[in-house]
Amino acid sequence: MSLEQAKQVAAYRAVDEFVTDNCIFGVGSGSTVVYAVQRLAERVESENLKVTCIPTSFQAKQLIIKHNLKLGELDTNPIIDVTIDGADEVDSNMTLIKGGGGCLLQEKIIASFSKKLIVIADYTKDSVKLGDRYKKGIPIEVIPMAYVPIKNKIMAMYGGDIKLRSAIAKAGPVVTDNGNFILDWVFTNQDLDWEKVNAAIKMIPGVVEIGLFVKMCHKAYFGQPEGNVVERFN
Ligand SMILES: O=C[C@H](O)[C@H](O)[C@H](O)COP(=O)(O)O
Repeated sequence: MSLEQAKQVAAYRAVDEFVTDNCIFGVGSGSTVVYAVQRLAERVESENLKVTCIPTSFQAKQLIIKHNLKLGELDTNPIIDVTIDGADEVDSNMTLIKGGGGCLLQEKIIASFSKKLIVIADYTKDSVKLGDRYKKGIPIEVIPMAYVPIKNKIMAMYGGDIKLRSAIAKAGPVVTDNGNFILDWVFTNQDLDWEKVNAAIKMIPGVVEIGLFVKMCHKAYFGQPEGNVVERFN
């Protein structure tokens, strides 16, 4: 079974278990979420479900529109029943690294106002410690004018190496959906207290959000090479 099929089985399982009629549904971002929205659209059509979808990114909004699903916003739906989102890595405590695709700020906002955050991923994202498998580091969204001092400060606090994320089809840095830059912090100490790190980095002026999701994930589904799905609860 391919990696794409592993993503698909995890996404389908999560949508089947957590999406109910009349729910307010947070739509995550990334390549795995594409399958979740596909499955949601099938169920809305076949079961005539009423589901309001709240996007976590430009990409998520486009997916909702493409599948003719009902688009909502936080102003009118401030409490979300369930959000299904991907992750770059999930450790044994269900701490997540997110933002590999540049979407983390809106994802964290939506997750924090959701009753449940469900993660869908293929088996390569399932780790014991953060950094075991995902080697690109923790994404940190920052205000552009402050990226250099923020980078220096985080390296002085915790070590490791930090790079400003460069765009691929554009000269210069990646600019997020919110007009900010992304720093990728490749940490060397895998035994840090991620809850403390999350809080301390967020306190640095100019840091908008960090792609560490601590104690937020309710359940994770990992699609396996054999086609089955491994589930993990918090
Ligand atoms: O910035 C992107 C998001 O945090 C994604 O949810 C995360 O990178 C996982 O994406 P994928 O499902 O493509 O591996």
